[in-house]
Amino acid sequence: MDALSRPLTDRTLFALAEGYAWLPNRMRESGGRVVRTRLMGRPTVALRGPDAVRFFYDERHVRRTGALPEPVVGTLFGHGAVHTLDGEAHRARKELFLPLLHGDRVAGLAEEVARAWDEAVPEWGGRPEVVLFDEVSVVLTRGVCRWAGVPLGEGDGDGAEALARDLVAMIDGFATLGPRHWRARRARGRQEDRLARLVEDVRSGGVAAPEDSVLGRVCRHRDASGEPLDARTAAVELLNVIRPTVAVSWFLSFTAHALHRWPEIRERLRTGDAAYATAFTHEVRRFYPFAPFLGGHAVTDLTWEGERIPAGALVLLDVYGQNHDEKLWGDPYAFRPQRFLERPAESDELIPQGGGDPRAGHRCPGENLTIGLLETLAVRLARLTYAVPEQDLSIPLGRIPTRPRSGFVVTDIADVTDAHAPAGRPAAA
Ligand code: HEM
Repeated sequence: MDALSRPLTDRTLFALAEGYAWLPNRMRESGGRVVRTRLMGRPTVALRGPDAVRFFYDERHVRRTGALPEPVVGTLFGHGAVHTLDGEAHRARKELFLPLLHGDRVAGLAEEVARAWDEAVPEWGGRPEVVLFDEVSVVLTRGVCRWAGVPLGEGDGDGAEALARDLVAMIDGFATLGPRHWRARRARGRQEDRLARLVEDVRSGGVAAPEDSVLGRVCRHRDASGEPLDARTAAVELLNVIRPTVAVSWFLSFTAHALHRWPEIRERLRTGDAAYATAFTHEVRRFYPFAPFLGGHAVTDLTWEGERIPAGALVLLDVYGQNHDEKLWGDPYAFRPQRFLERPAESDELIPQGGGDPRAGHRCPGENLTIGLLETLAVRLARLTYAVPEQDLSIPLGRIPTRPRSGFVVTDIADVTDAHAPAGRPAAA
């Protein structure tokens, strides 16, 4: 009897409790690159390493339809989202997102977000304290909505704060069944209703959407069937651009954490050295925890490095573990942007946003946008002066998604440098 046939105890609750450390710990115990366990009532095999990435992203091996738990779909991605599709249906839907990979789109979003940041900073300076995570989520919401052609909606002021709260809630509540989860479902329901009405208004001619805006593209997109998306699914996919852009707030709170712990990095970053900003961005995405693992179902009986994986088993890719694998990174728990100046980020090694080719598989189509946004905002943050008062900056690994507990509180903010200096040109000190 092999390990998968034995009645292994279901580990779902352990996985939720141990969070990011769960798979890496099991991987260490198993002494290899495979973990066998049981999750959500299914035999489960977890893999890691660049070869495992190629194995996992081969649609002949692993498929996504029906594999994502409803509590994740109902909060984070939305029902009918691109994440849940396979084969032709996935390829046709992914077409909607692929233009986001291109440089001019990335530059356009980075410009809008930089503008929103530059508008916000003087106002932060007048406040006794600022919770960076919260403020950056509002900046990103304003920037991405302007860029995507999506109105901000109801709420105090321009509506950005209320929308940012909903978008953050959708991300914050996907891996728990407690109050955060129900907040996430309510937030999603509210925003899907609003955006589905917007899609209908655009289609009926009541609201104008620029031809090439994200809103315009989503409204016109046709699926593999040749039919336009129903308004609800269109709303889901609009949120699948706006929501993950706002998720960059997590990385920016990690950026603030890194600049605080290793102040010498701030000095280098604020010079605007473009290559260093990219290396720093890769290291933030590698080092700090965000996506713990990815999963799908085995399409058929499979073998991985001699290990049997029965058809229907859950196959997990250990994202956090791979980004901290000693064999790949040498000193994985050292925060060292320099490593990405010494060698390029290989696409199946560095996988905070999935692996493989975004055009062919499920890899995140927003990776270039994320990198562009982080480069822009990390340099701007490094050019601010502020004080970091006493607060809880611990990053609990048992909480998914995690971040510095305090949200990173800063006081006495001043923009003393030339924040508008382009990357590559040293800022005036
Ligand atoms: C904090 C930044 C981000 C992180 C950590 C992140 C992470 C991820 C991960 C782990 C996946 C799953 C890959 C897989 O299933 O194999 C994914 C998919 C996806 N991401 Fe991102 N992402 C981020 C930003 C973005 C942005 C800025 C966008 C778009 C504007 C975006 C749009 C998507 C979409 C549409 C998918 C589904 C792709 C598919 O199933 O084919 N993401 N992302």
